[in-house]
Amino acid sequence: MTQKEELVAMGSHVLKGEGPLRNVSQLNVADSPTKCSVLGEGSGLFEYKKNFDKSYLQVGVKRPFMGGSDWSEENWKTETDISFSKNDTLALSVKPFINLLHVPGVQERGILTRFLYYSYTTTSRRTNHYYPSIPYMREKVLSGERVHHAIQKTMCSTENVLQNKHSVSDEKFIETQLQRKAAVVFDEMVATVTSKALKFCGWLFLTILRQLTKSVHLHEGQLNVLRILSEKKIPILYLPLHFSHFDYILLSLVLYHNEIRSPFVASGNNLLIPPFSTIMRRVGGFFIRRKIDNGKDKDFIYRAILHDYVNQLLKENQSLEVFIEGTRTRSGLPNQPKTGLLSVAVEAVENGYVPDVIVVPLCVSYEKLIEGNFDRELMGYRKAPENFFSSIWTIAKMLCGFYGHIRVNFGAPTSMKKTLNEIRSSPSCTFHSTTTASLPRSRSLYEQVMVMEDQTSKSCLEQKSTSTPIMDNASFSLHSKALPPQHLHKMAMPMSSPLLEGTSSKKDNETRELVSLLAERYVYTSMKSKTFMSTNLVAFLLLHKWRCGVSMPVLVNSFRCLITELITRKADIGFSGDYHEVVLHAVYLLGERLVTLDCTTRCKTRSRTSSVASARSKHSTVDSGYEIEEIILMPSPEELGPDYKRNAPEKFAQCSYDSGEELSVESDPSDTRENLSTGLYMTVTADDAVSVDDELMMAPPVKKLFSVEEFNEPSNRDNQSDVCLFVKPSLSIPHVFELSYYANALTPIFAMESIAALAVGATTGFRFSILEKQINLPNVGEGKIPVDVDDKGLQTSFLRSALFDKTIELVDILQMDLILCDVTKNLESAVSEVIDSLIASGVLASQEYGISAATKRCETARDLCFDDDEVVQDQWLKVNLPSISQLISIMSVMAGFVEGYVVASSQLTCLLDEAVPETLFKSKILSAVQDRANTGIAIRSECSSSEVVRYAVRSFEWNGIIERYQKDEKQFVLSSDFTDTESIGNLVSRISQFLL
Ligand SMILES: O=P(O)(O)OC[C@H](O)CO
Repeated sequence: MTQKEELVAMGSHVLKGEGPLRNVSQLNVADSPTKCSVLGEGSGLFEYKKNFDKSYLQVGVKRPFMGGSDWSEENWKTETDISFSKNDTLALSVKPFINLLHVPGVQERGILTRFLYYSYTTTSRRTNHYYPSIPYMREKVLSGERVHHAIQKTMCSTENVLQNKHSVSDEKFIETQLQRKAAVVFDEMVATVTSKALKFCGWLFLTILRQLTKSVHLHEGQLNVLRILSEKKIPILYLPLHFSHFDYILLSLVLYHNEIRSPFVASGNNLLIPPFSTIMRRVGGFFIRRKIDNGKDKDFIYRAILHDYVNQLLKENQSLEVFIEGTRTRSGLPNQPKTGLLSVAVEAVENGYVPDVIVVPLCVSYEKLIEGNFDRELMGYRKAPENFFSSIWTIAKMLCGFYGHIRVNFGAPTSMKKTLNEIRSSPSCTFHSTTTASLPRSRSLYEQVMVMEDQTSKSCLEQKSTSTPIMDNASFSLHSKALPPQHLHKMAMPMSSPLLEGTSSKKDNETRELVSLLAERYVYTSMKSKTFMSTNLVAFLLLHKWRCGVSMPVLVNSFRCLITELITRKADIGFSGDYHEVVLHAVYLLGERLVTLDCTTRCKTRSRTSSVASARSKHSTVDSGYEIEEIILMPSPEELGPDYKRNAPEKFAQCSYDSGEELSVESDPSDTRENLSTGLYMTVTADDAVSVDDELMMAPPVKKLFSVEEFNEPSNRDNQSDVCLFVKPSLSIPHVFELSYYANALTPIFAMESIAALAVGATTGFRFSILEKQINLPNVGEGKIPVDVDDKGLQTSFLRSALFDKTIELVDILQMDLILCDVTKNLESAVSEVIDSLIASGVLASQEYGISAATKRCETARDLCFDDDEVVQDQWLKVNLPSISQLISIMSVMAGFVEGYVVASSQLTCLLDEAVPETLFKSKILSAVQDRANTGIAIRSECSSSEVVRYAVRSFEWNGIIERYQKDEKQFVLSSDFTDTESIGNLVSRISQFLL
């Protein structure tokens, strides 16, 4: 079979709604050890790797060597004397990836071969690592000081309740009861690791994953380092981002099959479902309550046992796995970190119980989420609690799916001691620094610590709730002279992560905040070890660049450019191979619920019923063809949105595939296959090939797209049978939530740029989406800028300082959702860098007369307490109008959030007269945003998810617009500065200025 024939077969196979052919899947993985037909018979791993790198060399960028996280030597060198030779990592460059599921030999061997191979490999793994037994741990924990104190403390509070009306024998009785309770709590919590359970699960999950996925890719260099570390007498703390229940299964599986010590896994007690929990317990899963305390009463005993158990595991040099976010992400963005268990490790290091803890950030990346989706929860329904039957049902559903490829990527191990010191001594966020005064505009979280340093948690909360809100009527600008605490940033909630002890002395508060910073750092580094999968890229492009659909060749081109962009930013991708096939594969995995695939062609046949999902049929046995069904008139530019004109022809033909009917296509099936093949490569060419102005992706010129009418002109085509696939995202709720979930994997990468781009709109006061439509109107002519644009209000030039301020303003609104930069980095310098990068990419142009022509006495200078006379250099900037579509694409990344926040802020009026319970308040906002989505008013329907609402409410609270107080249930009230509709109206318009 020739390469072309294979592609034809592959394309038609995918279009029929079937899974990709084996060779398609093999092509689009990070590294496939199996033979790959497109690369030629017998292509091995080395050959594959060689070809894989080639594609990047073409564009002058290379994949990150150790897999998308900072693996520079100084990073993973610990304060202990553990170091690695270059051979442990670099020498493996020739063969970096291994597929955990790979069975050596011919890929097509049957189930029996796989069964035997997996059984053999599983049983032959070494499992002689030391794991402490449950009786040993019971003895250590229950007889420990901390538990004893906790029992005494609980007795005191019980005495208070009983008002001291009990005798010594009663006391003894209560103490015995509490000791029993402690034993019960311990038994419910603890785990051990047995080799039998490890072997059983090692075999079972290898077999299951082989059925569900094509591969589980690992980096051999990373594993080598972990293997060496696990041999040392030092505890390892794995901190994965949490996407799926398969995260902990995969980590234990990967470590087991690489003979690395298995970790003890902190699991929520919602998973305490026999018999699953029994097995989990024997492979290291220990169960912790999701809510430690019972109502207002602190459960001292539980806290003490959990603390001592974790502490003891660290002392025993065991590995721990903690999901620092506490729950799986529903939006695809990392959740705010929880610090409870991390604080135990910090305490162990700080108090010298252990010499150090090695922290390994990691991220398991899925092409398709095995759980399905979170649509119900994103629509606002409560999560149904897990039970035995629901688990069986979930497993059964899961077994029916196909989930593409998985990549388990480890970040560089770091010494916790070293990181703590780094955070403490960082110039921009120094815990005990005297230099903070010189950095007054830093909004790093650490500054927040400084503001709060002399306050107890309670007084801090009081201050926050009564302070001037960020968005008041008079001035929304953040040029406040003294930086109030609410202007400071960010992820960690003010007092939300108590140490397990729950104490609140000054030192404890200090430690609490230090742990918050550390947790944020770890989420940030875990985020960096995220590998971007094909579905992430396709969903991102469809949502942020081609919302109205795009032809396959243009999508592939954008895809290629996005890969280049990601790799330039040192991010890693989890696939390789021919991009057409990769994109097609991603479209297949996303499914017709999220993405529709149509076919544009010039073949004229009889009319048929529309079938948008042309890939729907699974019953076809022959290639029965594609045919023009109807001509669809182009909607008005307003209906189309900003992205349409560039991509889609004015009129296009929808083509249906229907195997159930006899076709009247005047061609035989082989012609159709030819059509499909050429369609994939879009052979139509024109001398005046237009450039797609997606400079974000640095796109090279693409071939011209034709309308159906143009296409039917013989002069416009080389080949009668040209055909083109047209890909379109589903933007209705809840489907768009799932698409957004996949797209959000890339959001952290582009978030800061997007915020700055939205701030450009606010600074110039111009809606660039409208301008783009204006540019694209037929009477204006494609690509021509209307001459009167400037007169009509586009203020093309603006000061850099103005853009800076607007960017900071939006950062303050949105920063609760995202980690925009590392905790040790000054947020202001991050904003400055991002403005520079917009200039460097050509989206913004620096005026010819450049820096200093626009010098002014900057308000910033006053904020910085500089002399009044001091003049700060400024810079004139302007929007580079030919790059307007690139600007809009960048804006689009965060535009949905802004829209959600605008609607949420308009709902604040319901708090004008009375306090509203938190759940009711959120559901009011949710129904407002979802009504807009359902009636088509919403510009970006993805803004109507419960997660965006949650983020918005948290931002309002953090920024002092609303206050929370606890009555019987949590309630919200407006802060004293928001007492009328006018002030709320001002707030709404303040956020609206950033709308795309
Ligand atoms: O995402 P959740 O809230 O279902 O929790 C998942 C955790 O793995 C449970 O421990």
